Amino acid sequence: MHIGVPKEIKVHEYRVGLTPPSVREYIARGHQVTVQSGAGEGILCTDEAYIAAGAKIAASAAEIFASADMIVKVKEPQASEWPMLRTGQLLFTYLHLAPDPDQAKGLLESGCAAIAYETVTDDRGSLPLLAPMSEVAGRLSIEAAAEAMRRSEGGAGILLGGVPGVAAGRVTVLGGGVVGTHAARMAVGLGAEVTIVDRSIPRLRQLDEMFSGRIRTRYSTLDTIEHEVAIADAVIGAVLVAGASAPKLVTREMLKIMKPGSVLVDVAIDQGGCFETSKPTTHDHPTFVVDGIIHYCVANMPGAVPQTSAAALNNATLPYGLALAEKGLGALNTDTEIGRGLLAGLNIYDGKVTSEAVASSLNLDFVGPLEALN
Ligand SMILES: NC(=O)C1=CN([C@@H]2O[C@H](COP(=O)(O)OP(=O)(O)OC[C@H]3O[C@@H](n4cnc5c(N)ncnc54)[C@H](O)[C@@H]3O)[C@@H](O)[C@H]2O)C=CC1
Ligand SMILES: CC(=O)C(=O)O
Ligand SMILES: [Mg+2]
Repeated sequence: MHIGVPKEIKVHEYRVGLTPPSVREYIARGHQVTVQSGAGEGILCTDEAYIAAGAKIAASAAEIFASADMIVKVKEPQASEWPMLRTGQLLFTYLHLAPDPDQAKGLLESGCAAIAYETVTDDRGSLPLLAPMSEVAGRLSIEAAAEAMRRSEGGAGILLGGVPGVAAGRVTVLGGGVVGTHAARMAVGLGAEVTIVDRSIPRLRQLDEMFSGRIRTRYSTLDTIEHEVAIADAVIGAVLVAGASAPKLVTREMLKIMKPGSVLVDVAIDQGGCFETSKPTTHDHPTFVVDGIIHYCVANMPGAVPQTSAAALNNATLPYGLALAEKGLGALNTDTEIGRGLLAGLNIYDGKVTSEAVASSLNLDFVGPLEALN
């Protein structure tokens, strides 16, 4: 198969769909890979490094979209990329369609087969292609909170770890999945007081054991959220209902009971955000203030640390990408774990929405992936 890797064009997105070691794996299996010139700049990889791995270099994104059977990216296509996608072409990338009707329309009109990293599942029901970026974003979320909490940044002027004799900062993490766990690890490491709120009791049990009493766990109710948000210096929004828009757990009304200058980091912003007052921001202007509360809502947080993120993402996507390169849409089947995962990942096929969660969030008709493919 011919695989195309365009340069990412989202603001401050420095990751790349395939790193040179991944290109080498595709080439070793007899595939052809074309990479846009400069696509690896963000991870400090030259065109020569891609050529050494066996890739061809194309001058423009247009050449790549026109010739490749499968486009491997990181972020959702930007508006200028939708018209370059074509019927039958495979698109393998993050999409986050539930809160993004324009993106859904662009992809539906293109006729392409779009597989969203964030809805690919494994047989345990986890999200193996979202997990590595959730690990990165969870860890970054505490760095972002700590920075925003500085007085010089408009924050309340609290050091997360405190010092002997002075109370540490309080961090409330809403959602104790991958993002939440990695945020908690960083916050605990800095010496903060940490509470994790989740609606899954089995998950709260696991977290309680994992952190050996170093964090508090709370079951997610309106009462809990109100209480924990009111006493927090930083709140990390890390909930997910796979594929669907994030539930709005913190309302604008609740901002009134929060401490002035406290910080909300909405990692779930890519699924629409879990704070009512969130709106997506970029690494250029990551924060804004509503009612005295600082909001950080960057939708591609891992893009800021591309060397770590692109390597971690490629480790996870490689076996799925190779299966697609080998078998095309035949890789989507019920016979293997990868096949089942890719079926769950198919969001759009030939002008149809094939993810139930996406269809219901966008109020569009749903066609099951197997039915659509047959
Ligand atoms: N902004 C960014 O750059 C990035 C954003 N993300 C996003 O972060 C979010 C979280 O991702 P993961 O941690 O991987 O998901 P996950 O599925 O591992 O964890 C989500 C957790 O939220 C919990 N949850 C769901 N509804 C809840 C509720 N009402 N109250 C309390 N807990 C609730 C679930 O029980 C689960 O434990 C996703 O939207 C993901 O797309 C991930 C990576 C980068
Ligand atoms: C998960 C995602 O959207 C990102 O890493 O940018
Ligand atoms: Mg995102």
